[in-house]
Amino acid sequence: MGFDFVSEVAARPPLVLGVDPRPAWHPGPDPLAHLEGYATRLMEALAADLAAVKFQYAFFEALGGSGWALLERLVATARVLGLPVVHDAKRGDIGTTAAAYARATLERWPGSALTVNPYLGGDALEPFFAAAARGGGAVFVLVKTSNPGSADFQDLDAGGRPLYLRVAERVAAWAEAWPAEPWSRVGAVVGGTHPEALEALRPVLPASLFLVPGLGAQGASPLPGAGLLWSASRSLFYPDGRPDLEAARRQAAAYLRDLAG
Ligand SMILES: O=C(O)c1cc(=O)[nH]c(=O)n1[C@@H]1O[C@H](COP(=O)(O)O)[C@@H](O)[C@H]1O
Repeated sequence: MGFDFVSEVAARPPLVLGVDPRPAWHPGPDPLAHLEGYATRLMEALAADLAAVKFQYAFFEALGGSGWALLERLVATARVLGLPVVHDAKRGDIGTTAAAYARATLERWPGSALTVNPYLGGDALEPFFAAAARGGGAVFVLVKTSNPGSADFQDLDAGGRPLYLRVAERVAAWAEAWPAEPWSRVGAVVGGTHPEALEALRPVLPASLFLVPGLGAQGASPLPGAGLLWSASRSLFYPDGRPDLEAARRQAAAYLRDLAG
């Protein structure tokens, strides 16, 4: 097999660059062109410092056709730079539609990863796992999200344990069913804003990579740990609220110092 997401990210520093573009924050007569140049130079500058680049689909979709085209070009640029890609699209639907979502992401870009929503259950996720296994990719299942409202459903009592721990138990079974080296193809999304959940979930999910968003703008602090991929979007892509290559470089170095323990 060619490029393998799991073995590649495991061998890289534990920091994920989140690309959630805001064209209004870019100067000049053509903000999208500025954004593309900035994102390209930033990925080049940070290539050796990153586990992966995570593209948040909604920010591109909101820009219409030019946003989709930009997403395609930036994913291709990341891959030319050798950077693993996470499609942050949080997909989930009945199996036939899930298979189409998988074709649009994991199959179009072998060796990449996708975030998925487990609310529809196991049969709705199988097409993603199968596509990831065929293409050397990975799937990150939402387990405990970073936002305050994650408590509304994810913390509900489900037979003496919060629902998110029940979800994690199913994720552990899927992780065992879809092995890879040195981690499973099935990972979990756990918000860095919930350090207690991170700690509680590691023994439940011993084989899974954790994608850990919330660093910086949402107030999470970096904590070192095996298999934790800490992700920052605004605070790394737009340090100080604007595109700034040098400030982003400094911020990445600071995060990596903290993550080294
Ligand atoms: O799956 C995600 O990436 C994700 C899960 C989660 O629980 N919380 C969360 O913030 N995210 C994403 O992580 C990014 C966080 O952005 P910043 O707060 O700007 O770093 C956004 O792209 C969110 O969509």
